[in-house]
Amino acid sequence: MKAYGSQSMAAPLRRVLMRSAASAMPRARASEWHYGPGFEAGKAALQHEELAKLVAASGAEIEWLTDADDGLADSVFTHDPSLMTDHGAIVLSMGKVLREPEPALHAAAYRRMGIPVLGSIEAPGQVEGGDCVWVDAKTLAVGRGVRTNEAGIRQLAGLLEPKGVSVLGFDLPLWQGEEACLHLQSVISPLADDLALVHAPLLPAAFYQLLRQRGIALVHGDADEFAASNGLSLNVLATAPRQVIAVAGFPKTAAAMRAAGCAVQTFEADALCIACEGGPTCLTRPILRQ
Ligand SMILES: NC(=O)NCCC[C@H](N)C(=O)O
Repeated sequence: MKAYGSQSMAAPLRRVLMRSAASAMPRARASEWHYGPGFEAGKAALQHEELAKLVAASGAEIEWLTDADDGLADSVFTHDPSLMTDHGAIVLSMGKVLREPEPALHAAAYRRMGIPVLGSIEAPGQVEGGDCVWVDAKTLAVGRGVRTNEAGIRQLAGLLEPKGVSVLGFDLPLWQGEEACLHLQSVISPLADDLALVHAPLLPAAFYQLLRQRGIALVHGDADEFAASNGLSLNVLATAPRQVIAVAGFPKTAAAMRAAGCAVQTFEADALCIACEGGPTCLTRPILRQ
């Protein structure tokens, strides 16, 4: 079997990079990391264990980033410091200053696993994985916002266009301000190649039109649940087409996905996801989807 490669966000997840909250978050101070009052390190660690069980039960093999005591609390969100392609990994460059050491951890993990690195985004370029959405294997949509800038998008295009991938940048709104985390993936979660969960009011209009042109059916997440969850009702992980892991507590959004033919599993994540602004997609960096 191939050991790496992914240019889809819903093909069956075979191998994934994760980092436990038990190793990353034990001493994190909420005020330093922009976490909400619901953050509690011990509870976040247990909730992360529950997510890891669901991911493993889906059939994916989990690779652990590191268990070093490095105080990098946000490194649990392994989706963001690197991007996987069919041609190797791209090591990214973080927009959040406290996360700047994380891409080096990913580069080291790829070296250890023998996975080639196609290239790196260099300062002043910034790209976070949460801003990158594979619309199909030849189209990468990238949100331009507080975490990802134009210089980074140009560098990404320079790496991917020779491989036949169009890289399309879309402006994101500011929403809750520069300190908060709004990625393109905060407002869309692909559920299958032809289906995506969206919060349409915050989608870049041209991106919405692209999804419609490509014939991607849209499931609209419940707006009140989006507001109540700080957007986390929308960040769901497809472990295979229409097989989804979501944060518990948002029954209307889950029902909308089920009505569209999805099987939805949930886990409690108030201390891990809602407090720390990242959901199950953000907590996983797919290494192999096929
Ligand atoms: N892809 C994602 O949406 N990642 C969430 C990252 C949350 C983390 N606390 C951050 O601010 O970067």
